[in-house]
Amino acid sequence: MANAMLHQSVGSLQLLGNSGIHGEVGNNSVRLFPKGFKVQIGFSKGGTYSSGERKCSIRASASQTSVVNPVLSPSNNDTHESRKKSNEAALILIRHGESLWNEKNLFTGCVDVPLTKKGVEEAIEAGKRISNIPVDMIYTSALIRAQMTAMLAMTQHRRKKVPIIMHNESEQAMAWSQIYSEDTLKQSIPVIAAWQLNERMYGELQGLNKQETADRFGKEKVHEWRRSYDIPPPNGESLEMCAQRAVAYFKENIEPQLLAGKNVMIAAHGNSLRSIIMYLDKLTSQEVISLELSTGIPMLYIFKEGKFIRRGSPVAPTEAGVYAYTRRLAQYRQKLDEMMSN
Ligand SMILES: O=C(O)[C@@H](CO)OP(=O)(O)O
Repeated sequence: MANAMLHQSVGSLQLLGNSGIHGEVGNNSVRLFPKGFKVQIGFSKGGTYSSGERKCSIRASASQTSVVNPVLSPSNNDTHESRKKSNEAALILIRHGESLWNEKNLFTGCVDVPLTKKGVEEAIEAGKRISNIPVDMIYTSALIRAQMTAMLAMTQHRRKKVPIIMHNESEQAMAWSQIYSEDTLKQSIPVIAAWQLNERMYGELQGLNKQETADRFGKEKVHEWRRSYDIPPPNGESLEMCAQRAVAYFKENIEPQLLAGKNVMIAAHGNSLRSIIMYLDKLTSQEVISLELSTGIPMLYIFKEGKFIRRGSPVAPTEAGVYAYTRRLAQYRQKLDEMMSN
């Protein structure tokens, strides 16, 4: 098969290449934080706050300080320890639904454009496909099209937990978004918005029509800007540059959650996700050229024993389709069925 072109399609993910597809409580308040955050909550005059990517703390008076890791388990019966032992977690990747600039065929990059009506429908459809798959944490880019997609998709989830956007940008934002009920907390999913998952910055192409740009600079040149690994568009990011932030964020922040047994959904963009898939599937810079992602189609991976196993795109909530449930996913689904019938 050395030079033979193998064309495989797994849901929305298509790869054309010669090696195929590889395959937080104080003062009775509760904060929602992913594991990995060190959270000390409580209030005392002059309390200090420091925020980093993964560590946030509010120093409280000694009597009020407590440290909690309230992030949510996929099922109430399933303890954190047992999940750690089972060493398996689901990872769902979704490229946002169609945006108003996708519709107009404009280079978008980091311009913050909302979804079209079709994009809204795609996101809802994506949500149906993953409605039986556990989601404990959601990561999105800082851009509205990815956030809309994640939120709309979650309206379809059978578990009916509420996705809640974390506001850790300031002490006040954190304090004003506290949750004061542990029960409510258990029915919530933290949503973390990270600029590192944004679309690649398209430089001087942002806002230009893709067809007109190809007519002007030549199809090959524009294809090179759009799909090559290391050639950046004028004053923009190459996929390699985009990977340097997106994959680094994934490794630093998301992988530890998966390792701890948390099921994660990432709603992001064509190129930030291409760079992450390149890492997950160990694609070469040559292979990633042919990797195309459709809007609004979820892709499922299982993280097990330190490896990412691609299961394809769930075709429907009730059909195994191109992927098969793992035993753990089947059990989760069975629990949902039981909950619904009660
Ligand atoms: O315009 C963009 O930001 C992206 C995704 O729509 O374009 P491309 O298809 O070149 O990756």
